[in-house]
Amino acid sequence: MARYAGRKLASEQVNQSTRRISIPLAYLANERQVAIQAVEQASKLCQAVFNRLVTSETLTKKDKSPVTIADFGAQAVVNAILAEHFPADPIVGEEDSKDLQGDAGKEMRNKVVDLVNSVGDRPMSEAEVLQAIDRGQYAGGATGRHWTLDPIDGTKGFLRGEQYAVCLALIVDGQVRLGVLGCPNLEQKQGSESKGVLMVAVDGQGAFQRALDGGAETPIRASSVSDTTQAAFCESVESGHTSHGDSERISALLGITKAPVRMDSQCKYAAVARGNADVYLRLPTRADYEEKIWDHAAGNVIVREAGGRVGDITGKPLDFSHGRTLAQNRGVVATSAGIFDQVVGAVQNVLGSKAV
Ligand SMILES: Nc1ncnc2c1ncn2[C@@H]1O[C@H](COP(=O)(O)O)[C@@H](OP(=O)(O)O)[C@H]1O
Ligand SMILES: [Mg+2]
Ligand SMILES: [Mg+2]
Ligand SMILES: [Mg+2]
Repeated sequence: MARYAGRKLASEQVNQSTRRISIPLAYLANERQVAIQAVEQASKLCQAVFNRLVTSETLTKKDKSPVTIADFGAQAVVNAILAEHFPADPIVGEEDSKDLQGDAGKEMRNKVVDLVNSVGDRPMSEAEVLQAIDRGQYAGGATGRHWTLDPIDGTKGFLRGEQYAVCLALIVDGQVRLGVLGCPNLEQKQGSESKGVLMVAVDGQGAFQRALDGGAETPIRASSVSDTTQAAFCESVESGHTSHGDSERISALLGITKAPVRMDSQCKYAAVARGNADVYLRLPTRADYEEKIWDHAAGNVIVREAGGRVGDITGKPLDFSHGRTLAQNRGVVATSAGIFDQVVGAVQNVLGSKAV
């Protein structure tokens, strides 16, 4: 039986004249492979930066330059790989090369170019690096296909040596169809010593994880909890990114007794997707903040394909068709499927008119 990533292919065609079986490529098979390769390389680059440049000195000086260099370098690496394989595809990336231009940007620019060339397979000139970064300027939208990239999500976590993720997704006609997360500091299994996880999902094909440095993919599932008093929830470490006070009131209403697990980045979607957490709450701290598509696209398809549900604080699905931000949504609620409506109900109850 023809199988792809553990699932039966929709059609296995038998050519009657030759009796040869030709197996059609699964939907987005090539994109899946290239996206994984790009995320692996960018994750390696980030780890190299952390090992070389994040020192107790940079940390005490609150010097953010290591993460800035890694942000630019990872975006250059991913965009160059996408450009090579899918030259017609536009990219919505978080970073742009503005701060690397001119005399003011020279020092940083040199560091980024050196870094990219120290990890990549193919040497890149300064101009190529800048050009690759700026392929990420696409405005996004509802038609056609485009990628969205967060070269390092959870920059604060990266600097603390905690969770961060390289996040890449493909959006087709406003729908997220493919997502890959590279999570260098995530435990391969909850409680295990080995770290570094890659998660991937394609629409309709399930969600999978494997070690970031290779090996076989295994399917992942969100939890089947139906009683919210048994649920565990996760949220951002940063109180500027989510309201910890509101989540405390919501979890009290749901009878949740376990303390929240706070972690940076889309590793929270990864935790829900493999059943380590049952709920991810991202509750607005400001009326005017629009969530960025690159902060949610990959996690969105991975949780959905793992059998979970994702919406905003009103339960409405996240709408990736409005450009670079989720302009039509506020906040995020991601849960295992059985408790989604109950959790959204509690969010509405606590946020009241703020949740409209
Ligand atoms: N006021 C705000 N509300 C929600 N998210 C915010 C925010 N200000 C910044 N962010 C986003 O929060 C992301 C990190 O999320 P988390 O807290 O879950 O780790 C940041 O991504 P980067 O780290 O890629 O810049 C940034 O885009
Ligand atoms: Mg981000
Ligand atoms: Mg980022
Ligand atoms: Mg940022």
